[in-house]
Amino acid sequence: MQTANLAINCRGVSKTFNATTVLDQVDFQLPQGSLGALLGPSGCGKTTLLRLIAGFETLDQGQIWLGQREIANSHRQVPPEQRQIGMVFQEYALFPHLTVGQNIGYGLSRQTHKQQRIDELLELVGLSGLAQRMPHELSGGQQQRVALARALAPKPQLLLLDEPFSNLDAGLRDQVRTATKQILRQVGATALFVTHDQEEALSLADQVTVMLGGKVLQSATPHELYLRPTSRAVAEFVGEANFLPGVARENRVECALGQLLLTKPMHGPVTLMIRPEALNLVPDPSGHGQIMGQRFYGHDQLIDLQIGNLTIAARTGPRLDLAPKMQVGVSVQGPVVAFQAE
Ligand SMILES: Nc1ncnc2c1ncn2[C@@H]1O[C@H](COP(=O)(O)OP(=O)(O)OP(=O)(O)O)[C@@H](O)[C@H]1O
Repeated sequence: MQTANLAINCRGVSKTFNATTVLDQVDFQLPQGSLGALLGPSGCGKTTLLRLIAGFETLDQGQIWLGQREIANSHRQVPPEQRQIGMVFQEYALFPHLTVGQNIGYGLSRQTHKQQRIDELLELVGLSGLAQRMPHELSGGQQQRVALARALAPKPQLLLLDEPFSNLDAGLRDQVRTATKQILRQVGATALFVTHDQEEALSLADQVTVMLGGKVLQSATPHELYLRPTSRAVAEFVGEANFLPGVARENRVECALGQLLLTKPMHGPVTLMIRPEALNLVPDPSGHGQIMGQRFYGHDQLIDLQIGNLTIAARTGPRLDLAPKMQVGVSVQGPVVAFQAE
C-alpha cells in the first residue's frame, strides 16, 4: 500500500479490556486532508480506536503511524501531548471559568502572535466579537464551534472528534455539521470522527469505515459503501436493503425479479442486495408485483410489495399513485450486488 499520503495508518491493532477483545487486528488508514468517519453500533470499538490514536489508551498489539511517524506500538507510546493531535469531545469540555478567547488560546504557548491566532480562529468559526463571553453564555452550536476552534488553534496534524454533533438538537445538527465540514475544508485539516449515525457518516465524510465487533468490515467512500457493500453486514447497517436469493452465472443472475445484471461476475447460489429505491414500479394489471402496504412521507413513499412468496420494500417518488392490492410491474435500475449464499 502507498503510505506516503496517509495521515493515519493503523496496522494489526488489537486491544483487550478485562479479557474482552475490543479491537481485533484492526487495519485502518486515512489519507491526508480527508474527513473520515468511524461508523458502527454501540460497543463495536470505534471510540477505543479513536482513543488509541489520541494516545489515551495503550494498544496490546500492532502499530499506529501519524504521517511518517510511528506514535504507538506494544512497547512504546508517544504521549498524547506530543502527538500533534487535536481533540473535540462529545460534551465539548470547554473550561467553564475561561472566556471564549481564553479557551481557544489555551493550547497555544506564549507565542507572540497568540492574540492574532485567536482572532483568526474566531473569524474562521464565525464567532468574531464573542471573545469575552463565558461558555455558559453560548448556545450548544456556538460551544461546539469554540471546541473546534480550540482544537484547531495549534495547527494539529490530525483532528479527532468523538460524536461531535450528538449533543445538538436535530434542527441545529445539520447546520452545525455543514459548517464544521466547511471549516475543516477551509484549513485543509485531516479529521476523523466517531458516529453511530449512518446519515451523518454518509453525508459528511470522504471515507466511511464500518466497524462491527472490534473489526473493520469496510472502508470506502460513502457512494461506494452504499452502492457496493462488500458484505451483507455492511449492506444491512448502512441504509435499507432487500435480500433475495438468486442463481448467478457470470454477470447475470436469475431471481424472482427476472434476469438481472451483477456488479461483478459470480457463480452458483447467491444472495442479492437491492436497495428499495433501485426498484422501479409501474401500475400494470398483469404485473407480477402486488402492493401490500404503503407509507407516504411526502418527499417519497415506502411500498411493501409481494412478488410470489417474497415481500420486499420499494421506495418511489410521491407522484406515483399507488393503492393497496394494486398490481405493478417491477424492474430494477442498474446492476445489483450479490454475496455468496451462506
Ligand atoms: N476502559 C475500559 N475498560 C473496560 N472496558 C472498556 C473500556 N473502554 C471501553 N470498554 C469496552 O469496550 C467495548 C467497546 O467500547 P467503545 O467505547 O470503543 O465502543 P463504541 O463503538 O465507541 O461504542 P459507543 O458508541 O457506545 O461509545 C465496550 O464493550 C466497552 O464496554
